Amino acid sequence: MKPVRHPDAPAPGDPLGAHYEHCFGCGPGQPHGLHLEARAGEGVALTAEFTVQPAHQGAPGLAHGGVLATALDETLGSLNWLLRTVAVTGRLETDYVRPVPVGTTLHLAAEVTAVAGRKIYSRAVGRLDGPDGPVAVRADALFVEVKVDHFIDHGRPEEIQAAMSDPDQVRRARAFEVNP
Ligand SMILES: CCCCC/C=C\C/C=C\C/C=C\C/C=C\CCCC(=O)SCCNC(=O)CCNC(=O)[C@H](O)C(C)(C)COP(=O)(O)OP(=O)(O)OC[C@H]1O[C@@H](n2cnc3c(N)ncnc32)[C@H](O)[C@@H]1OP(=O)(O)O
Repeated sequence: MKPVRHPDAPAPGDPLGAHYEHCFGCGPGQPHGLHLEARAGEGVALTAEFTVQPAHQGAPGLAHGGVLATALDETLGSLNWLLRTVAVTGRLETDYVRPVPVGTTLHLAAEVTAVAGRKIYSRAVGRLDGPDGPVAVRADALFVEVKVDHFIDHGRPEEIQAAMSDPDQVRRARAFEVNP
């Protein structure tokens, strides 16, 4: 089925913000995290940027492949907010096309391609030197919709409690709202 943008999704161009303060992908409170910043696009699509820091190296001076997969995962995961669905990554298939040096800003673009029941299919691409630059990484993903119980059942109680009392209302809504 064609994905449907939620009527209350952020307007195109609006920043999505972080879904969780301590998220390794987007959390502002995560010192060595990616601090990835996503903005809503048209339809069920978005763009994001991530600047590779020295803490993200694998080979000398180059981004670690797992960190780049994280950037893709985070970007793709952010799409679910445009559907107002809470979902987790079930499958992430990554192509590494060009090495990504430290200091580079990766320009990511992602879209949901289809929704089938709880399954959300999406894809993303990351480019060097700007939104129209050469492709460095690509991914196809399957996210699976979950209930908030997923986090309550599997997460550590101290972090769950802290997330539930996060004073940032948008962040709390992103964590807990399911198809409001
Ligand atoms: C209360 C406090 C909460 C605080 C939360 C704070 C913030 C959270 C808010 C939003 C943020 C959510 C996520 C984080 C956001 C961004 C970070 C990036 C995203 C991630 O980094 S997130 C972490 C990594 N992720 C996992 O930690 C998942 C571990 N995993 C599981 O938890 C289960 O595995 C699950 C739930 C995936 C499925 O389990 P399940 O039992 O619910 O469902 P089931 O197995 O029946 O699958 C249903 C249908 O999906 C198909 N399917 C499933 N897996 C597939 C695969 N791999 N390949 C192909 N098809 C697959 C089946 O084939 C079936 O298809 P069909 O219906 O057609 O038969």
